[in-house]
Amino acid sequence: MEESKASGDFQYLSGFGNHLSSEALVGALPADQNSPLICPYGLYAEQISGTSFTTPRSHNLFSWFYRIKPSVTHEPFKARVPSNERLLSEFSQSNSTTNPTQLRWKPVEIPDSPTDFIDGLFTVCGSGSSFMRHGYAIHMYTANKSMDKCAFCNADGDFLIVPQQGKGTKVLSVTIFLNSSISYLESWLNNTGLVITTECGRLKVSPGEIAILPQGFRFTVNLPDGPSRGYVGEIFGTHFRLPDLGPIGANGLASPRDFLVPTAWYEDKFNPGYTIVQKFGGELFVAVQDFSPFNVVAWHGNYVPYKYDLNKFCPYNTVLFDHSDPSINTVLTAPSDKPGVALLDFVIFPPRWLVAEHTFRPPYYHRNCMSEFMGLVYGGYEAKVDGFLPGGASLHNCMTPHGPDTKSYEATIARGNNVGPSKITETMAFMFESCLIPRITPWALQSPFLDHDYYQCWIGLRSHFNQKSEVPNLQNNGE
Ligand SMILES: O=C(O)Cc1cc(O)ccc1O
Ligand SMILES: [Fe+2]
Repeated sequence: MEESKASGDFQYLSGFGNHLSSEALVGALPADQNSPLICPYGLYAEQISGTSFTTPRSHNLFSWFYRIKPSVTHEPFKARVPSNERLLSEFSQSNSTTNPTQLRWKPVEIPDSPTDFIDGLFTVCGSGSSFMRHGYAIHMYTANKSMDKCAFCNADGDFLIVPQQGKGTKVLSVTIFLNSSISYLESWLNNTGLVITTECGRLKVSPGEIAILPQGFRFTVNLPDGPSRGYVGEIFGTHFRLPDLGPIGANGLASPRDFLVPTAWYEDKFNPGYTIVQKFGGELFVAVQDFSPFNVVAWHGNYVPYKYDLNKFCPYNTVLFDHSDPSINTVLTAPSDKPGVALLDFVIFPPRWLVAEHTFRPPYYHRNCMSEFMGLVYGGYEAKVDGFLPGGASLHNCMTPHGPDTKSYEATIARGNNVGPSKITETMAFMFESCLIPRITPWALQSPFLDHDYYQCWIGLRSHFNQKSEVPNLQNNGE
């Protein structure tokens, strides 16, 4: 048997939450029903449910696969040896610690020893439980090798992957068909992104883009252009949505049409010894089968992997004075049961104009009942002159004070009031923000990349209080 369809290019369907269909062979999708007695081309029909069968229609997620052999055709699951001891999906006193201190990590170095996405993944912090279907985990990964003869399947939750290292060049051609559907054809030059093969097809994901791999999808991560590092937000028991826009109106922030879903792609490969690596309760299990799981010739549904280019984001902000709360730049949100309270928001700080008058423009000093994990894909971050590096991370836990470092504060005050519009360019920072308080893993706290001097960046903030003058002269510190 041989590969029936292989292509260097990546073709996508577009639209967040759409019910989509795709076939790699014409006529492979049954026309009038989901479960015909005999499917076209002799394929097996298989459903994947991302929500309970009875979830209200507005949030019900499911897809139908038409595949060469069904997923069930494998030997029993066994514990994987070696396991990955640095993964958690349930956080308790026995496996992680609580810590209100401001934490910051330098970029983790990519190891020399061969490490694929599964072995290079490690949990930094999280809260709740995949078993109880409520909670989240923040992981990071470093990898220097493609996954080989194995596919990953996360039974615990959805992954939002933020690749960080390297930056590619994209050539995009868009075809608009007469029926007004749109096809995107992407080619890539010199980039160091990920190629993620999923049961729905293949995604090319470069730094500056994100990919969402919903719970239960089988996928491989390949590194065609070299080592990779990145961040992963994982949510248990719910799925990401676009945020409501409230008074902003119908448009703005992430546009639904910019979310790209792969098109059907399959390989008909006899592949003895192929393993499915299943993350289940934070532990890894393997099941052996003799074929590639990427054998879906056609599919339809709204439970799909997708990607999004963060540079397509249309940021909103103040146009006169004061600093908006970061929720204004929410790309995706995973809801909790309380309206307006996120289990996990994914927020970005993209390039944008700053125009506010008589305003301290960087983020304000604050304490938040929500917890904030931040990462930096490239460039610098407006609240930290140094120390917060691309590939690094920070955690400001529930009610832990934080804000601009001394150098950012003093530089902002020194610039004074006559700054005019200024543009923040060439940067992409992000935040995972949660209502649940994260516990931190021992390996993240004992990491050689933990910045023990982080607190020093605020220690130099001086008092400018001058009770004799309403408007102190900050340059002279009133002393
Ligand atoms: O802490 C941070 O840097 C993130 C953040 C940014 C901002 O502009 C306002 C509030 C906030 O928590
Ligand atoms: Fe903050």
